[in-house]
Amino acid sequence: MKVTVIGTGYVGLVSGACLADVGNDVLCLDVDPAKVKILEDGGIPIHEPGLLEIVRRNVEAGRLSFTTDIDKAAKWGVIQFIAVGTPPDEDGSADLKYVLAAARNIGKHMDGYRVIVDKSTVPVGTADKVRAAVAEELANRGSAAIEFSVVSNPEFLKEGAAIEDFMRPDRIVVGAEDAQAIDLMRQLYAPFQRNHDRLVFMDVRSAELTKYAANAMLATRISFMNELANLAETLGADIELVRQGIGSDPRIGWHFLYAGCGYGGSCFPKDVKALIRTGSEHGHELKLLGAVEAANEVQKHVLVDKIVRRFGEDLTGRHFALWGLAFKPNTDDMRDAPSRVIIHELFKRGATVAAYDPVAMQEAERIFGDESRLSYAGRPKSALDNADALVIVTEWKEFRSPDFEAIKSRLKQPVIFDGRNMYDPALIRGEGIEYFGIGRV
Ligand SMILES: NC(=O)c1ccc[n+]([C@@H]2O[C@H](COP(=O)([O-])OP(=O)(O)OC[C@H]3O[C@@H](n4cnc5c(N)ncnc54)[C@H](O)[C@@H]3O)[C@@H](O)[C@H]2O)c1
Ligand SMILES: O=c1ccn([C@@H]2O[C@H](COP(=O)(O)OP(=O)(O)O[C@H]3O[C@H](CO)[C@@H](O)[C@H](O)[C@H]3O)[C@@H](O)[C@H]2O)c(=O)[nH]1
Repeated sequence: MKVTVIGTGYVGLVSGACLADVGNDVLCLDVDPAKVKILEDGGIPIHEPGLLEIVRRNVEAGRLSFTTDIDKAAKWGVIQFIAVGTPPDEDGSADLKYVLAAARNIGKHMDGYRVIVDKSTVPVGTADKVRAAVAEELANRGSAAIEFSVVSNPEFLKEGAAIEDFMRPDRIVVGAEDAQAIDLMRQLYAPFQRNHDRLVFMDVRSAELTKYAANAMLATRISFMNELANLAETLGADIELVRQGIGSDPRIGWHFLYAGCGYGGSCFPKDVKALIRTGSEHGHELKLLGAVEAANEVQKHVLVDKIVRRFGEDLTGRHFALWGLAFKPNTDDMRDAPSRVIIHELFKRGATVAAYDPVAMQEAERIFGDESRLSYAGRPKSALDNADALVIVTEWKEFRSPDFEAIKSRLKQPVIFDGRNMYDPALIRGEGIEYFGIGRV
């Protein structure tokens, strides 16, 4: 099948590459010529494990190509995926300007029947807006007779595991209301469900809401565990043991129960906000989600609160080693990353920071510019030199079993603030290191 994917970010590029990998002819469009240049030159503009190999393989096979040519893209695929960003607007709602611009471009240039698929995370009612925008563009050029369908197909992939998630999805949600679109979507996704049917068809509005429901539920679990962790600490209990004690109940399950220094990324924070906003626009105050968001704001400050309790409010002249800048392991993405809040809070109190991250340091340089209070270390160990303490923000695998001798000898005094509960407190204290985790005594 010929497929166009609009937007070559985390979702668009992964979707385009995986759809090409199962035999489709995919053209990816982006408005950012720099991104398209990187892709045309054989690279990828993001860090996502396994993606480069799939992109290269499919470019070589002639099934995947990239363009900035809107006309070519609209004329290419019978299926047109919209996978552009939907960042939060000032009031917390999802900003639809990129989605609607992409829709209008399709309407301006399409030359036959198209299934226009909203893959971006968009509020309920967006498909209607996309439909209206395309219809208006077609009418403007006297082509109102050209038919099209609008489908909602939200994406559930996680950064860092995006290829696995796309290739072996738990479910593929499709909101579609006409037979032709349903048939094409079923054909497109057939290669991804050879084991069993993973397609869940529903009406468009339910599909749009399903995406927000999933992210809001997962964010709720995390905030619940974070609040409980803070209580456990006061009570002298250990949240890690509590997690093990509840996760074995199949009604609760093991996933997304890790307490830490707050959830970040380009999805949970913005999607929780957007759902709250949708609720209030329709007269429904989503009280629970308001609390989820508030708890997360508190949690992003928990590590600095611990640092202040240990070293005092004035951190002038203090220097901290920080391991992990990305919002989670296996990505270079720092959108809404807890590390950004922590670094700013340390700066505010007069401290300096030496950071290490396996892949996100370039992104940090882009964000923090020539900030002199932030330096970067080539290795985890070299970040430690002359630091008052080590602060761990992202649970990269390479931090799991560190050289405790080096930590003791390179830090001014052996203190670790661990925002991801990576170590056994008893073991690490046995090494003679002062240790502060989340929700543990
Ligand atoms: N990142 C994730 O893990 C993830 C997972 C599921 C869903 N989502 C949702 O998917 C959407 C995309 O997220 P992302 O992280 O891939 O975003 P991103 O910012 O990485 O990529 C978006 C891309 O779209 C391009 N773009 C913007 N307007 C365009 C236009 N009119 N035509 C062509 N290209 C255009 C941008 O240049 C950019 O390259 C969002 O709605 C997000 O909430 C993201
Ligand atoms: O037990 C946990 C699990 C996660 N996190 C944090 O939660 C955030 C989000 O993590 P994760 O969900 O793994 O990453 P994303 O790539 O943001 O993926 C989420 O957001 C995507 C975009 O909507 C969805 O497609 C995915 O299904 C959904 O998991 C990160 O800061 C994690 O550190 C915790 O604090 N504790």
